[in-house]
Amino acid sequence: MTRLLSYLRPHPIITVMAPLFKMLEATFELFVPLVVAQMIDVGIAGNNTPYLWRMGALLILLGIVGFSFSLTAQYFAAKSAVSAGMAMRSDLFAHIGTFSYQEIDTIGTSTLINRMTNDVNQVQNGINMFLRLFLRSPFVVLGAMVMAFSVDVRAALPFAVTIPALLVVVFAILLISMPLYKKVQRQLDRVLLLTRENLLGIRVVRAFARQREEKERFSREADGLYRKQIFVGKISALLNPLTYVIINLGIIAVLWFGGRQVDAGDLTQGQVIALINYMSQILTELVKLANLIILLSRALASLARVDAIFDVEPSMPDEGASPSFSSAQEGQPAVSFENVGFTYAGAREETLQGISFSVMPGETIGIIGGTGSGKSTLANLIPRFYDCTSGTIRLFGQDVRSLKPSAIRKIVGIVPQKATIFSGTLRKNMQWGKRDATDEEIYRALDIAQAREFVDSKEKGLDLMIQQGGSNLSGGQKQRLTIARALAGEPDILILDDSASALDFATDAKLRRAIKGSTENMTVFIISQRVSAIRSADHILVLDDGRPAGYGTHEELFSSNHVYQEICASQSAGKEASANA
Ligand SMILES: Nc1ncnc2c1ncn2[C@@H]1O[C@H](COP(=O)(O)OP(=O)(O)OP(=O)(O)O)[C@@H](O)[C@H]1O
Repeated sequence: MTRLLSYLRPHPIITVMAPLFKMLEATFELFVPLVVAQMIDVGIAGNNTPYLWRMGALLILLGIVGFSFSLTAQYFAAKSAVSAGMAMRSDLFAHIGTFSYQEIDTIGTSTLINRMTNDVNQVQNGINMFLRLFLRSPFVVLGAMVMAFSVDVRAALPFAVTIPALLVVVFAILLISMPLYKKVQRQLDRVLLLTRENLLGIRVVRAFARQREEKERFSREADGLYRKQIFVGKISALLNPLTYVIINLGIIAVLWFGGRQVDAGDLTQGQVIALINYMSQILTELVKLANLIILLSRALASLARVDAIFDVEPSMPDEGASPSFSSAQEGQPAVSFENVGFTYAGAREETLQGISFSVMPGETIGIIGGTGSGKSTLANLIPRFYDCTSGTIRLFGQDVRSLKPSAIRKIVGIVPQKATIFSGTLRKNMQWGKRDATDEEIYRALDIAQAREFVDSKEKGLDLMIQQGGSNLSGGQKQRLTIARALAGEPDILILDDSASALDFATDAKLRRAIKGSTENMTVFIISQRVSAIRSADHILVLDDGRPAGYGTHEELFSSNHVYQEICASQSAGKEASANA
């Protein structure tokens, strides 16, 4: 709540103006029944047409003024809500940007997207309706009661019974429906999660011809949402008939007692009509109030969920020193692992254990191992996407934990296994590596990454528009662009995490030769399952189920390391198989 107030504080005037104008509108509304009463008692009873015209004009004036106050209030409420929503969304986005992989793994991308979109929208709607109604509705209910009693205390006595009865019904329905609305919200979350997963994986769904199963899974969740919504809708729908029965009984009572007072000459017909109008106003406002409370309960639940994300402290704040290279000149390795171990949050076993090696600046190291042996995990420890849970990792002799993550990422270029490209021009994508990279620098990077030819074949060259997720590029083209993007930043350490898997053998070999030939002092990590990709590296680390199973050159390992020999054997057998096919 304190956080929400901090988002409303920068716009105090518009935030206060909204309820203020709504109160003014309500005040004008409260006078309408009195004007109508006068029209009946003076205008109609006295057959005074000019008076009726005057009062009619006054009614229209009250309507116009009330309407303009209402519009002004809605403008201010919307402006305040949208400004607060925008600020909250931007802050949340920036806060999520500070999370390490660990927090993102734990919370989940879908949940984060839901918080940023659906939940912030709910909070925004809640603020909007709250500013419009939180003063107005109670004010009209109380005001209408006071006005009714000021018309005639005895005739207004049915109000004293009707209003509490109405309140009991409205709040009983609220009490029953609010937890159900929370269930609806949770079910909606599930439907959104499923939708997102399916849309992102639509090609896989089709490739495995899983459309029918996925459709059924979605129908089940959507049906659950439908049933819950219908159930809570039925309960909420009781609100209108029940409140109308009570209010109509109230009106009958007013007519009954009022009629007798009219006969006795204690009350005028206009006053009875005014009382009935006040009764209707109270009903309308109580129903609005009930809807406001439902909306607010949803908005508060969303606010709590957004708050929970804000409360997550980044486990790796962007603090510390920037890597310094002075020590590198004294013969320090570019990267060294000293008995490194790593366990994912919530995992029972270590994914990496006892990893030690060191690479000098300008050297190339190949990391090979079977699926799930921990190669990507090892790669992710170098730029501090995660911190190792035991041992020490040093960059140019400095413990990575003492270095600022953002500064490390300036000297470490990583090409992840999954090639991710963003919508926008090709040039803009390349400038992710270096903000002010010139076309010449970009072309040099594209040359090394073996992507120049395909970029030149595109009519627009660097101005080629890349569609969302790089959908207008092939897998191999995306991979080469992601390599070029990392190279454009001229990193001191380049990590290629299985990033040539979609390239044919010849292009892969050309790429490695180009990297070796054009990046003299760059320390290169080549992570691959293919022996051909790493065999010419200065060092090769063999991983087996997260443990080091061998370290040396290709020749050393090939002659004495049985895990490496097995990998080589399985791959040459594969080649033979394909050659025989
Ligand atoms: N974010 C994560 N949270 C928990 N466990 C994970 C996470 N990422 C990977 N793992 C687990 O860590 C182990 C090593 O995974 P990793 O991706 O490092 O292997 P890899 O050698 O790169 O595999 P591949 O060659 O298939 O890409 C696997 O058992 C995997 O299930």
